[in-house]
Amino acid sequence: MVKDSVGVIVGKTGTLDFKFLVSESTAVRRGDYIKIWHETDGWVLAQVVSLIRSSDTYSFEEAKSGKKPDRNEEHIIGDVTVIGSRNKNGLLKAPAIPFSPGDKVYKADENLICSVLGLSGKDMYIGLLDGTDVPVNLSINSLVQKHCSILAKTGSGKSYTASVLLEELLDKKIPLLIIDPHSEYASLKNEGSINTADQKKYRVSSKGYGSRIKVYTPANMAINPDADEVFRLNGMNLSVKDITAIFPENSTSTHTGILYESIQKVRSEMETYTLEDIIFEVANNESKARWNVVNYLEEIKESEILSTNPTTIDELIQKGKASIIDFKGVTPTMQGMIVSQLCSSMFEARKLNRIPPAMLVVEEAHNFAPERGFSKTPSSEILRTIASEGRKFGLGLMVISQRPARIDKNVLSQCGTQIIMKVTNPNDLKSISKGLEGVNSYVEEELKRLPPGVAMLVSNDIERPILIDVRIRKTKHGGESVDVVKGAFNADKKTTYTPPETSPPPLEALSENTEKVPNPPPKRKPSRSSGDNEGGLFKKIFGANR
Ligand SMILES: Nc1ncnc2c1ncn2[C@@H]1O[C@H](COP(=O)(O)OP(=O)(O)OP(=O)(O)O)[C@@H](O)[C@H]1O
Repeated sequence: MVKDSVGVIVGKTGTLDFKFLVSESTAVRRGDYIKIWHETDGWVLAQVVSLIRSSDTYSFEEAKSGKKPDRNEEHIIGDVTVIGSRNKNGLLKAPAIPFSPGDKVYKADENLICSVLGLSGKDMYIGLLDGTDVPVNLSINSLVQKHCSILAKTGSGKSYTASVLLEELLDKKIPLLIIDPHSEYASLKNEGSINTADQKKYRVSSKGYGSRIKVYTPANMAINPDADEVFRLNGMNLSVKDITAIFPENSTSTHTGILYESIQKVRSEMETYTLEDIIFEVANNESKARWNVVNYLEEIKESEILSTNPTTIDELIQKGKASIIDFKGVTPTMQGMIVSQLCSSMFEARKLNRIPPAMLVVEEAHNFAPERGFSKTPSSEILRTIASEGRKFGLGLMVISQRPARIDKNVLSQCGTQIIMKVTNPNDLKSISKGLEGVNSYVEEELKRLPPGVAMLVSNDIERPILIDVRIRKTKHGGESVDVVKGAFNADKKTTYTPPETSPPPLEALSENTEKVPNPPPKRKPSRSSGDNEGGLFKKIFGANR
């Protein structure tokens, strides 16, 4: 066998696959990229999909008698799938004539791998082609405009990989809005500690993004002391539509009618009014169902989410900055409502070019854009709209989920880049392979076995799914699992236990037949100075300025 070659083609060959006799046991591994010189196409890239080792001379009798096989009699056969070569127009093509038995097989070089697979992006370095030193870069334009998903079972490295992407987007000054249900992304502020071996392998140095990251809490600073600021929606001059958008499942036609009458009355008396003014007027309404409405409005008031000093979308979306909406202590109902309001405002503001092109990152996306039939949430529709229309307006979407089968297919199918880590649930595997071109049963098998830190990248820009060894983070990783034993031990050591403040319980649907008599109606407040009653939900909820 010729030096430097890793084997020789044997047996029947095709244009899309062949077998080769491996020169020595450690010459190639499953998944390695190889090249073969083809008589008409020049160097052709191929990949080893499986390896079989056997011995023709070692018999069952010899095995039973305990005799050791002669290693020199063994041979390893590699099964290869042909990827192809680029023609002079840059198009990928597979050979039209089969390879010849006896042709030599070589390890593929970086240039051939990059040009054939289409790894020519330069913007975002996300890791190494698995088993090689070849860096894998994605194009920011493609990622932001054509959206991206990160899917994996829990604990497989979703938030780690998402943070790698977010670091790259922050380096390129793309504004980020991160929906963070589990307080995992504040760690982007802090510099990580990378050991020398990893620094050398991945060619990255540690870094923290400090003041470029701002964490907002829709609860309050007592519940979430690590947040930088509270997040509030605009509570001034609300219309019926604004209020029913806050908790749509609680509004019946009778409730809407009472609200409509009351708001009309408040408006005729005051130029600027708050939720308290509406509550006062509803309490004076003659309908029996008024107490249900008062109760519902009181619950909105107690949640503290509405304010006369709201957080504006212009403040959240700024060049080079990431705003994290940390949902610690916020009920699922309230989370869905906030995501819905935020996404609508972001989309509207992008349409009007009021904010720069940006990326919306939604962790636990199956909760905010659930597949029909699983659950209902107010954010579903706007996320579907952003997925299908966001690219026209430079609004990118990154969806992250551990339950691909439970995400709205209309959202998932719009993601041009999919990063998938270990998935074992059969329904999730099925939904991934159904939704992606180029994902077959071989790929499904591969996904079940992916080691931590290795992801499959499927992208419009890359010819076929590839495995990447995700690079080390520049920042410190958050979201580590809680050490249960250590946690219990530490809890034992505490002499007193102060329960954390909890957020209000989810609103139960108000029945029109059940009379709930809440606190007495509030005292009427004096009229306030003149304000802007126009401008629709977007302007009202977020206001033009703080
Ligand atoms: N590319 C990587 N390099 C090094 N360590 C990694 C990598 N990816 C993940 N890990 C490690 O694996 C563990 C789980 O990762 P991560 O927290 O991202 O999982 P997850 O899928 O987001 O989990 P969950 O669903 O519970 O939030 C972490 O401790 C992290 O340090």
